[in-house]
Amino acid sequence: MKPMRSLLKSFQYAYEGMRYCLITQRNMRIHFFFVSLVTLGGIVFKIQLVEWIALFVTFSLVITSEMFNTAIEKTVDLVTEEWSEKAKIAKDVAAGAVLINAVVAVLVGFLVFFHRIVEVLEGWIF
Ligand SMILES: Nc1ncnc2c1ncn2[C@@H]1O[C@H](COP(=O)(O)OP(=O)(O)OP(=O)(O)O)[C@@H](O)[C@H]1O
Repeated sequence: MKPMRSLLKSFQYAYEGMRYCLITQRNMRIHFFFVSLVTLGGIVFKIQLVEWIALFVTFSLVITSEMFNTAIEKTVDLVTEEWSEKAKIAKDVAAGAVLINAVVAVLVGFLVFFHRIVEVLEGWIF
């Protein structure tokens, strides 16, 4: 295959992987909902460059860990669909990684937006 065509093919496979996760994984749709909401919040509150960077890094961590989680689930199911202690460990560890990133994302969102939301609320009340 020519290098350019092979590069385009690899983008197409990557797109198919992302599309698969978005269509089949409910958690991925929830992540994208919050990514959209937080992005809108960032625009409305005109957050600083460093805050955008923090948010984009956390978006990426949550979404990519969810994708790795899906890949691990599928790989485990390929090996066995029977109950197995090792299968359970592999899936639980992958799910744990997503949870850690999601909790950190909530903390980052809190640090970026909490004081701004409080300021708006104070403006309304007083
Ligand atoms: N073959 C197995 N052997 C033992 N436990 C398993 C097995 N498959 C799944 N489990 C257990 O069920 C949990 C959910 O696994 P499943 O493959 O159904 O993922 P899921 O419900 O699609 O998860 P997610 O919400 O992350 O997409 C795992 O974390 C694990 O504890």
